Formats: sequence, C-alpha cells, structure tokens
Amino acid sequence: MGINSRTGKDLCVHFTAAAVNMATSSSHSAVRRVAIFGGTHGNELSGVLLVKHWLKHGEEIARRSMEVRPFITNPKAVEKCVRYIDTDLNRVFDNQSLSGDQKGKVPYEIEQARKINSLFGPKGSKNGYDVILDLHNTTAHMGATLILENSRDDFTIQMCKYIQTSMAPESCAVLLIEHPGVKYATTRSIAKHPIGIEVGPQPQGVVRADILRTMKNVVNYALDFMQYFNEGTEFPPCSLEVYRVLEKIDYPRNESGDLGAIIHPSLQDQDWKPLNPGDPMFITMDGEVTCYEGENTVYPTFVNEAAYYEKNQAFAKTEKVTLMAQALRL
Ligand SMILES: CC(=O)N[C@@H](CC(=O)O)C(=O)O
Ligand SMILES: [Zn+2]
Repeated sequence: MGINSRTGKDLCVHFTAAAVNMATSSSHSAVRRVAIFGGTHGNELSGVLLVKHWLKHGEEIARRSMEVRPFITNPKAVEKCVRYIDTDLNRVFDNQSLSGDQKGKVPYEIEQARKINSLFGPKGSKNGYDVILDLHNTTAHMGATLILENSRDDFTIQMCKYIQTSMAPESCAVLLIEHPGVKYATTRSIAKHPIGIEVGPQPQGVVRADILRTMKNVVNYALDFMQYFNEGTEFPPCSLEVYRVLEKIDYPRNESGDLGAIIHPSLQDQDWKPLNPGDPMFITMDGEVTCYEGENTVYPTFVNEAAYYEKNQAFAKTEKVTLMAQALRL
C-alpha cells in the first residue's frame, strides 16, 4: 500500500527576527580564524583524507585575510578507523563534560573535547574561533548537506546561501538541528559560527572520489565566501530554504531490542523527498509493511545511516522552513 504521490508542500514558513526589517543590514566584524575539522568520526574518510592532505598542503585552503587551520579532532579513532573509542566526540561538547569536574577515569573523547575546547574555544566566549567547518560523511543518500545549528545567525545563513548558489546545479540541502529535543552538543559548537558539512552516500571506512570532490568544493566555497566578506563585499538580504528536524524515528524493535523491521525499499535512498501519510517506512522479514501515519507530509533524512542504529534512529523527520537573513557586510 501507500499513496506515494511525492507532491509534498511546505508545511509552514518561519521568519527570524531579522526578517522584520529587511532594509537594514547587519554589520559583522571580519573573520579572523577558521578551523576545518576532519576525523570527528574516525571512519568518515572524505574529511579525514582532505584534512590530512591540507595539513601538508595548506596553500590549497589559504585565504589572504584569515588564518585557516585544518585539524584532526579524534586521532585515535582515525588510526583505528572507527567512529569513536569510548564515546561519540560529537555529543560531548556540553558545559558539564567540558568543565572537567567528572570523577574517575575520563573517557578518551572527553579528554580530547577539553583539549579541542582550549585550542579553538572556549565555547561561548569571545576568544573562540570565528568559524568551524566540521567534515562528516553519511551512509545515507543525502548528497551535499550543510548542518546549521541556529536559525537567527545571519552570517551563517548568508554563507549557506552562497554555498548553495555556487554548488548549483548540484543540490546542497541545509539541515537545521535547532530542535530542543533533538539538538546535541557538537564539536563545532565551540565556534561563533558552527557549520557541519555532511556528504553522502559513502560507506564507513570507504572513500569515494565523487563524495570527496563534493566535500572539497563545499569547503572551498565556504572559504571564498569568508574571503569576499572580509574584502567588503555586501551580500543582499536573502531567504534560505532549510529542512528543520522535528524528531528521530526508531526502527520497530522486539522485546530484546533487536531490529523488528528494516527500512522499506521505497524509502531507501529517498532522503529529502516527501513522505506522505500512508507511505511505507519499514518492512519485516515476513514482508509486513509499516506505513507513515502522521497528518502532514514530512521530509526524511539520514535514512538508514549506519552510525545511528546504536542511537535508535532509522531516520529523522524534517519539515521545510524558510529562513530570512538581513543584508550582510563588514
Ligand atoms: C553520520 C554523522 O556522524 N552525522 C553527524 C551529524 C552532525 O555532525 O551533526 C553526527 O551524528 O554527529
Ligand atoms: Zn560524522
């Protein structure tokens, strides 16, 4: 069964406070320090290879007006080609983990998070890096994706718009993870303007040239944007269509927590495509289908991401939302 009409419409439109007076422009200070993080997850190899390459060939990412620093954030996980050693580095940049009052043996990633926070933060202070681009790969069919944490940050919205426009006709989706129930304390969150760069599909422990090239292009467009901004280029007011996370959906599971069903073939690889009421989501080994019973069309993403089986997430539901940013200049 399943209607599968693939005719989703936008659920609603949110405007940030910045949209109230589009005539004014916001003035920001120059971007001085930018970090490019790779290996936050040691088995996501496009970012690992690019950052290792740029550590030797810094000239490829150098821009006149700012410092650009490539950095491997989880070297032990990179060495073992695993997501993490003790705990997920991209979940432990909360104030409690960073503050250092944890008793007993400290997990490797917590130690590492504190080190990273002192080098590129501290989180929430004015001494933190201006921008951190954190490179990730997904096993899901998401293409190039920018992950945005704050819907009111005009600078980052303008940067996403610039990257999206430059990437065309290749698509570049923007995922907003601001939702209080779903938000997590990312490595990049210690910067004033954090951006995740997520590119897939790429299996864990594998590097694909097409995916690596896409990631490299996104990074270069991000750096170009910051260089133009520092040179005084004015960016006009803009709107940005984003997919805002609503909730995580787990696989059906049996009493012992094992998988009771898997992603249905008609949802597999359909990231960002509308999922309408009645559309299939899961199928059991006996062929029994579970359909989506919500009232509104949603847009699934991270569909069948390998790293999320342990996080009880089969995919994330998102809605389409339009953000607005004021004109931007130095
Ligand atoms: C597949 C993967 O690792 N995704 C990232 C997304 C992000 O950086 O926000 C994570 O779960 O940390
Ligand atoms: Zn990752």
